[in-house]
Amino acid sequence: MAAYPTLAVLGAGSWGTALAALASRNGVMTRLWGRDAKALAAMAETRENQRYLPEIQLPVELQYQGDLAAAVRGAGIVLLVVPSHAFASMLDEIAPLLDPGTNIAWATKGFEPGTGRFLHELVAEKLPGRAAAVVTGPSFAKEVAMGLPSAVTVHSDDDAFAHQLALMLHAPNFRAYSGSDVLGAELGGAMKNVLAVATGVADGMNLGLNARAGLITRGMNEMLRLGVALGARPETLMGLSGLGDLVLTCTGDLSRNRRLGLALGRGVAIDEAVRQIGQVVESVVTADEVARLAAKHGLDLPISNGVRAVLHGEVTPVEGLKALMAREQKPEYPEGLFGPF
Ligand SMILES: NC(=O)C1=CN([C@@H]2O[C@H](COP(=O)(O)OP(=O)(O)OC[C@H]3O[C@@H](n4cnc5c(N)ncnc54)[C@H](OP(=O)(O)O)[C@@H]3O)[C@@H](O)[C@H]2O)C=CC1
Ligand SMILES: O=C(CO)COP(=O)(O)O
Repeated sequence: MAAYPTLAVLGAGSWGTALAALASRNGVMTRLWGRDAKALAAMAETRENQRYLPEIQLPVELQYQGDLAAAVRGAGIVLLVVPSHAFASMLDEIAPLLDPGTNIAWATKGFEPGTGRFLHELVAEKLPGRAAAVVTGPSFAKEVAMGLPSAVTVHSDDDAFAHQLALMLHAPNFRAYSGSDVLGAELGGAMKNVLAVATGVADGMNLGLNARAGLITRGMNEMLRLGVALGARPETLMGLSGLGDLVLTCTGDLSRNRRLGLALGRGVAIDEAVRQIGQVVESVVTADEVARLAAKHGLDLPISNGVRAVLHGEVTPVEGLKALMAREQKPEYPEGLFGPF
């Protein structure tokens, strides 16, 4: 078996735990760090993450480390899987603790709240000179942890690093592809969370399957338009990290973002809906950042903006739908499929 570098996974929620278990089962020496020492101790004892991945048996080889410095010390790769709102501060915390040769990866989906900066921009600013990769694609943590077949993609400017990390995750029931379009891969993973709220709202209002398909397709159009304006490659957006994750999250009830939309569509207040979900719902912050990026590039993204307005309580789901349906008739692709938009 190839000798893999030690992997430190930071973030012991559902996705961090599932990825750490996957790598560990693959023979990668893996440490899982979380900020809740008690929860980590319970995981070590029961080999189960009772809060975030109940009833999944974690591999015996997986190590749990509550001390951040010890978790990253000697690790060849640090994989961040904390929510996007904690991403920048996590980078600041690990910066003085890392060995010189440690490379950085992340499976977080979103932007820096308040600035719309991409996570790879934060990594380049705060941890310069290190190979960096994003792990993304259609992958519900629970299904991956159960060993159900899944496919993701790992993008990096450093081909060798993307390939190495993909190999460390690749498993009989887990296909990890690789690529070099970090921005495109990040954009798809972030934007699909906002669009999942839109289809959730429509389904919560019982608008039917036509509405759902229309929203997914026109949502894909918004992803392509913003992505191409930002320099993403269209094929990345049409791949696992874009279309793949969009379809999953817009149709699968395991999605927290879709479930937020379902609740809003049924008339539940946003705070109550988020409370009931009890886990990270990235769209709540990402919707603002998508709107910020769209405005910066002079783009009108009606579905994404409608979601943002509903999340802020500026319009009700009914008013949001009315506004979408009242838009003027126009060609489906006035500028061709891949722009210029
Ligand atoms: N779940 C999934 O299927 C997938 C999730 N992702 C992405 O992974 C990221 C993490 O999501 P996920 O694991 O699902 O989230 P969960 O809600 O399952 O868990 C969140 C985890 O983050 C921890 N956390 C919260 N704030 C901080 C902080 N400031 N510093 C350190 N840790 C913190 C929580 O700790 P505590 O319990 O102490 O609050 C908890 O362990 C998100 O960006 C999500 O979009 C991507 C693909 C699949
Ligand atoms: O990103 C995910 C699947 O790929 C998880 O989606 P949610 O965050 O909506 O649950």
